[in-house]
Amino acid sequence: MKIAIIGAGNLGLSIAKGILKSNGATKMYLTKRNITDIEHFEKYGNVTVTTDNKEAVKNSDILIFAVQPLHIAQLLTDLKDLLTENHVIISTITGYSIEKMENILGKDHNIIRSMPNTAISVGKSMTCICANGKGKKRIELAKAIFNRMGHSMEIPEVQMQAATVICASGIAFWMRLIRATTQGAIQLGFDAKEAQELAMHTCDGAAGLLIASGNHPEEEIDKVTTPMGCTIQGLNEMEHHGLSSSLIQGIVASFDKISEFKKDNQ
Ligand SMILES: NC(=O)C1=CN([C@@H]2O[C@H](COP(=O)(O)OP(=O)(O)OC[C@H]3O[C@@H](n4cnc5c(N)ncnc54)[C@H](O)[C@@H]3O)[C@@H](O)[C@H]2O)C=CC1
Ligand SMILES: O=C(O)[C@@H]1CCC=N1
Repeated sequence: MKIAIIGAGNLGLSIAKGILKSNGATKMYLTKRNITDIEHFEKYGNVTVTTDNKEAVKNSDILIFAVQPLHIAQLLTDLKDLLTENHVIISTITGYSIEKMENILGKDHNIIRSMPNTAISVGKSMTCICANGKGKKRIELAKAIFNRMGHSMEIPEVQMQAATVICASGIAFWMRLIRATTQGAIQLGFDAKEAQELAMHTCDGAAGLLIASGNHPEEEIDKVTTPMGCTIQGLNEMEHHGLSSSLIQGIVASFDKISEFKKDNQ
């Protein structure tokens, strides 16, 4: 499998690391406007780093676009003549619809929208995907690519904006919760390194419990909250200060922000 990542920035490089870790490509191109800080990726024999998007497109079967939303229209216009019906075109661009891509490229291309997150670099991404009419035949291939680097779910395109908030921005939301827990642990006497270790492995354990059991979080909470105990005391105090409510409001604010820049980009 020959994969090009067009726009090897924060997400693009995370995908590149995930692909390398999972031996997911026989050949990989990484492109960026200024490549000085990613040239070291060429130490992996099968990676070519270049500023030349056209070279990358010509030599690859799977094209993963990971530029910022403002740059995608021009980029697709520039590459249009090189894109064939055999390419699998995977976009990670927030708020950029399949319809917009088809308006530039036409309907005869395999177009897949994906929403991975930066945990793809360690093989732990939750990735949502959907496809245009032609791309539906390639969606299993796309799923296979992303399943090597975590977990994927096919969703209707209309849910892509919500998936962006929950799964992609979600990494930042969970990081902040882990950091806050770490700060609490330091206040209770652990040094910073130990505090983070306790917070992240407890977080990993909580997610692992739900993934393995399929249980609802409250079922697991009930097993922890001893009557009149310290857990329910802490949880209720957090809720008095709006823990769930502030998370939900933040999620909705993030969703609304995408709607705003979709309008600006029309
Ligand atoms: N950062 C994240 O966690 C996630 C980002 N996304 C989406 O992925 C896209 C990329 O986001 P980031 O990686 O955060 O942005 P970024 O700014 O870190 O990376 C974009 C890269 O594209 C390069 N670029 C710009 N124009 C180019 C061109 N014509 N040819 C080749 N490279 C070009 C830039 O030099 C930059 O390195 C965005 O559309 C974003 O909405 C989606 C999910 C998660
Ligand atoms: O913050 C952003 O706009 C991008 C999309 C999701 C994660 N990063």
